Amino acid sequence: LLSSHKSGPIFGIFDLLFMLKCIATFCLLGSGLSHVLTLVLQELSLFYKRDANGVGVLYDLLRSPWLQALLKVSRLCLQGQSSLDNRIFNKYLPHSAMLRQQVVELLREVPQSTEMKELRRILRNPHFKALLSAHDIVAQKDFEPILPPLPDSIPENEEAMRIVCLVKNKQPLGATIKRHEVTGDIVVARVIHGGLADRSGLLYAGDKLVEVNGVSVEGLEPEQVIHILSLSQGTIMFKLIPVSDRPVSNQTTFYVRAMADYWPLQDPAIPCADAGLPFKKGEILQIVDQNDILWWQARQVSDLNALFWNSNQTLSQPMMWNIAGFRRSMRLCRRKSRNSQQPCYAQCPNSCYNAVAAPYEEVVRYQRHPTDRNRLIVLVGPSGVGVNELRRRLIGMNPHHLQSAVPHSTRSQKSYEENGREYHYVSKETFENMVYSHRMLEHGEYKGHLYGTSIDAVRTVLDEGKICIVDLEPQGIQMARTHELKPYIIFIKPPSMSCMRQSRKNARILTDYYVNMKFKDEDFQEMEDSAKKMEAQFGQFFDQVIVNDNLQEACVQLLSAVHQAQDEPQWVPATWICSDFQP
Ligand SMILES: Nc1ncnc2c1ncn2[C@@H]1O[C@H](COP(=O)(O)OP(=O)(O)OP(=O)(O)O)[C@@H](O)[C@H]1O
Repeated sequence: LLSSHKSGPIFGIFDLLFMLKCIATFCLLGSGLSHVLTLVLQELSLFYKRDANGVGVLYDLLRSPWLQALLKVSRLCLQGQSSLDNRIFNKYLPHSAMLRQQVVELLREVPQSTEMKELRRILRNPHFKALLSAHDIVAQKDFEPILPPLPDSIPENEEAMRIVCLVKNKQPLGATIKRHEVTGDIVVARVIHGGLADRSGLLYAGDKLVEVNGVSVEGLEPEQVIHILSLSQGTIMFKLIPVSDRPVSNQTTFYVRAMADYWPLQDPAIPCADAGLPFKKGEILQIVDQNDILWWQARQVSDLNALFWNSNQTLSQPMMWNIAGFRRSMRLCRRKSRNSQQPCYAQCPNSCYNAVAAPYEEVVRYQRHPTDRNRLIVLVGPSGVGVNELRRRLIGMNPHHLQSAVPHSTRSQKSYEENGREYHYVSKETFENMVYSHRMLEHGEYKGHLYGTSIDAVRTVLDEGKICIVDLEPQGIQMARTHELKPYIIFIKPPSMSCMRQSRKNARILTDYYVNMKFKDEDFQEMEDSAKKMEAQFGQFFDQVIVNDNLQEACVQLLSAVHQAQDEPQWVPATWICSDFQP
């Protein structure tokens, strides 16, 4: 390339790019890098003198210390591959702790630059020391403790009897035992996924225990065997007869969202409460083993301990929503256009009621593709908490991108109103048809007129590429939870009573009947009670909870939640994405 330009043509940007590409290729190939660099520099210096356009830039670039350093590193790596492996690694690999000590001592004697100090600090860090020491143990294969030799009297048929030695550290063994219902033998009941026994790969559910640490278990109760195990320190030796049909585990793990709280210690049916996994509704669990029909093994997604829980857990009837607990005047204000006289689940028992009763729901990690429609944002909260205020403020922040859905109404249009702006004005018959064909997210009657938010209205906003923000009664959540809308549900929670007294000092309750009415303690109390009920019954559906104390702060949190919903991965029901799983 350089030769072709010697006669004078000017370097252009494509030449520069090409040149860089060549260098990058050489870097990858790793052959004679410094040599190439020197040649290129020599050639360029000729052009530089002639002040050819673009050459100066390239010349400076190739002379830049960072590029030189990069090439050196590349060269070192290549050399290292061939020689370091054999010479340095073999000599020092298993003795890194000693090497560290030597380096620390050397550093003491040299002048203390900032880098030296930093290096000394790192090398003297206890965690770093521990890391190197652990490394050396592994490299020297210096594992402790040394297992005792196997007894001489091992039966010839190896499968008939197996001796298993496990080294018990501070963690539990990770297996449960039981008495076989028919034979009365002590057998391994379960091997907890990821536990010590499971990792050993030597114990299986169904293995019959013959001896533990040389003590015969014949005639012993499981509790007595457990006692022997609890007393053992270090190595435990099991003599056992392996189960003939080992369970073939070809399961793939999957994730569920818990739809109810579970406390193993309060479950009389759990076979081993200590191994039970407590969880709260809304938490994501990874199911790691379903071999047992009744008891699955799971772990919390942020937790490494795998334990089990009852897959067949039947919940008592979900608490029916006590609508009488609401303050009607406030509700009529917020919901005057769609106050629901009759809760949604009373009208669609199949979809809503059952979903609320299910003990878990399979979920997958989902991130909206930038070209997909935005996810619907649903705000839920007790009346008076500030759902409307927050929605208004949120939309006000970016009205071109955020929008509410226009509700439908059967009331007559007023002179100053415009069809499709305040409401979509429809006949009662049309409205009822929409309800029966499940096209309403929620609806209700007020002063003889029907009001409701339709799925079509939401779709219109989403189709325009905007984010649709609606506020719903919690009973409406189930209706919105569809593959199409993929709602992200935000619960607006009241702060403590004392905080509300402070933050709502100058706020006014907005109702149809009273204007300028101040909040009273009983209003705050109702709000708090309502919020608790909502969380208890619907908390599992909330993707995020925002406490509305300081309005400004709540608004900022809400905006960030809205963006998270659209741009960050979230757990969503697997059924929303199931079409993606199909080939
Ligand atoms: N964090 C807050 N600090 C002070 N005042 C607030 C706060 N949040 C809301 N408010 C005020 O409380 C009153 C009720 O709020 P808003 O109307 O939004 O409640 P809502 O949850 O929509 O309930 P409703 O449906 O009964 O109106 C309004 O006057 C609002 O300005």
